Amino acid sequence: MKPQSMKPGAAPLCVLKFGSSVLGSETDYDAAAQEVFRHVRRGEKVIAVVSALAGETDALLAQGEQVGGRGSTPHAAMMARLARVGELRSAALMGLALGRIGVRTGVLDPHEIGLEADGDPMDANLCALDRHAVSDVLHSNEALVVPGFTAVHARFGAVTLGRGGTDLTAVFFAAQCGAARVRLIKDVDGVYAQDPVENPDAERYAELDYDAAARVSTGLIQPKAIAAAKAANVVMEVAAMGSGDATRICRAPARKAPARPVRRLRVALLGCGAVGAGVLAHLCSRPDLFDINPVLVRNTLSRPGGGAVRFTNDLHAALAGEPDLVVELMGGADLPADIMASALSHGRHVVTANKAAMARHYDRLHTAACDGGVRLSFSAAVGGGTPVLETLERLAASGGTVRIEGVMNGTANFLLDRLAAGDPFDAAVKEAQRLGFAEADPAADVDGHDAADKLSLLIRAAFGAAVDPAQIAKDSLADIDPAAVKSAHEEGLAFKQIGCCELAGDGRVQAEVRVRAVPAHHPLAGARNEENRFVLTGADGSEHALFGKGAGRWPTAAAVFADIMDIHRGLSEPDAVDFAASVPARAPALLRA
Ligand SMILES: NC(=O)c1ccc[n+]([C@@H]2O[C@H](COP(=O)([O-])OP(=O)(O)OC[C@H]3O[C@@H](n4cnc5c(N)ncnc54)[C@H](O)[C@@H]3O)[C@@H](O)[C@H]2O)c1
Ligand SMILES: N[C@@H](CCO)C(=O)O
Repeated sequence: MKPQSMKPGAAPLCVLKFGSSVLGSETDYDAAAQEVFRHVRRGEKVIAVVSALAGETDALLAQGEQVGGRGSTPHAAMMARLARVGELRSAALMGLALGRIGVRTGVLDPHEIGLEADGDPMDANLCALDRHAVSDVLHSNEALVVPGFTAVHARFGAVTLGRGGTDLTAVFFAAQCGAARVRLIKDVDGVYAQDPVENPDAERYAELDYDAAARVSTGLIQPKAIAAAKAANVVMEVAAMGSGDATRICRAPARKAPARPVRRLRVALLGCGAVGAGVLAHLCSRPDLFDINPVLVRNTLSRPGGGAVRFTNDLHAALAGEPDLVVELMGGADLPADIMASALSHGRHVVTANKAAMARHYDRLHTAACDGGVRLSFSAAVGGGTPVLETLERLAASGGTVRIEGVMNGTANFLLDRLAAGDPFDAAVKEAQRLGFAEADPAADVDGHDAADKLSLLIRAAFGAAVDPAQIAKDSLADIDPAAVKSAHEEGLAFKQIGCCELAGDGRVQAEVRVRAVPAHHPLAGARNEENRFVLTGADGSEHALFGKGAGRWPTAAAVFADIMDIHRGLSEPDAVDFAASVPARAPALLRA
């Protein structure tokens, strides 16, 4: 394989491989999607290469032998067709999981990207890839999902790459597409001198060279994949899901990693509604990392008892036991701000999705975070699952941003879409509430207050300026004639609630939230339902478009949980060798100077 460079836009490319050891059942695609999202919000494009669900390939092979017995080449070619089915299915499931959290994703089978192999149909070797097809998909998506282990073959049609062949697929894509990294996500946090299941005291490697890796990683990494990585000089990382650390396999002498006890964080979760329930599900999926305090709800009677999670309507009980981290998802402005300020000043890290509290109490919360020496993260407060604050932070390191325009309220966009389809306004509002998009008082969405809060936070992030959201001019959807929205749609126009802010030459900031009709070719016109879109203009005139789901349980919970995991990694793996240095490693956060 000859390494070649392919740049899908300016974004660094990362190849992640999800093996059967981390895809035990359908529920594991959530965590895998979360792992992809973690890289996407760092501004990376991701190629996710997936194995079949655990046990599926064995079941398929057993099924094949039951029907066809054992045989030689024609039989092997038929068995290869059967064996790859698990990976094809897995790729589609991964695409669905990413779609649920709003990561724009293409899923392609080998014949759609010219992924070719030669040799034995059950143990073939990869030889070609249509890099332009890959590049096209990554141009209009954040992620591409491909099935590992299988490829097309000039003679046999479809073949497989031998056991563990998904590792080979991942290395091949990294080599062919010039990826910055290929990360094999396993059920262990790296390569150990011995299988840690057999020897719990075995030492983990921080780095080791390809030949040593081939010797010690039998059963963990496909030997053909290590050989291919060595030939193409691709650095492989072997890591656990959610971990920052990894064993790096490269041209370096073997080096052992220091022992790292797993750090468990005590989490206080305040609010368990549309977003909180999603975050709680994520927290419960990692009992190895989190202890959860009784969760604050208004009404404990409506909560099921007897499970591992306890609920309380007493704030003191929810905050008891000196939690490391407070996750505020109650909504409102002043009360949550008071709670967060107190938690921060007492040294508790805080994660919130609350733009109303953040926009109105930004300086107080910032000061409290500095006083407490802790982190305040609020990625989900703007854009839901769209990593717009992270992108602004990255752009700040390369000249900054001078203008932001966006559809930044999912409910308003959903309502305008429904009006365009001829639905009555009140019914559309009820539907947005049912879907978990709307604020507790949907007037915040309808009248532009929520978008103004978000603009205020964007202005802080982009221009470092304080603008009171109350001072931002806003149009209300309630003043728009529904018939005008429908007839505009019939004429090819789209009504949008658009938030815009701009840094003028004299340093003044202009900001407004307007509802207006835009032509179909306008970059924001295509936002559908609860989608958010942003166009960021850099100081050098460059434009950066961002897309994502701006509201709803799973996209928002993904952003909140990503902030939580960043804090966990920061505390438990402060010295981890994590990611390319060029990619900022933290979510928008206020840190002690
Ligand atoms: N829903 C979304 O799509 C979305 C997206 C981004 C950000 N947000 C923000 O996330 C936060 C939560 O939103 P949500 O949609 O989950 O709201 P929600 O109304 O569905 O959930 C809030 C929960 O907190 C509880 N709660 C509120 N005050 C409480 C109190 N004093 N004591 C006990 N429980 C209390 C409520 O009963 C409710 O169950 C809000 O700040 C919202 O603006 C929501
Ligand atoms: N109500 C908000 C939630 C996401 O911030 C919206 O619809 O955009």
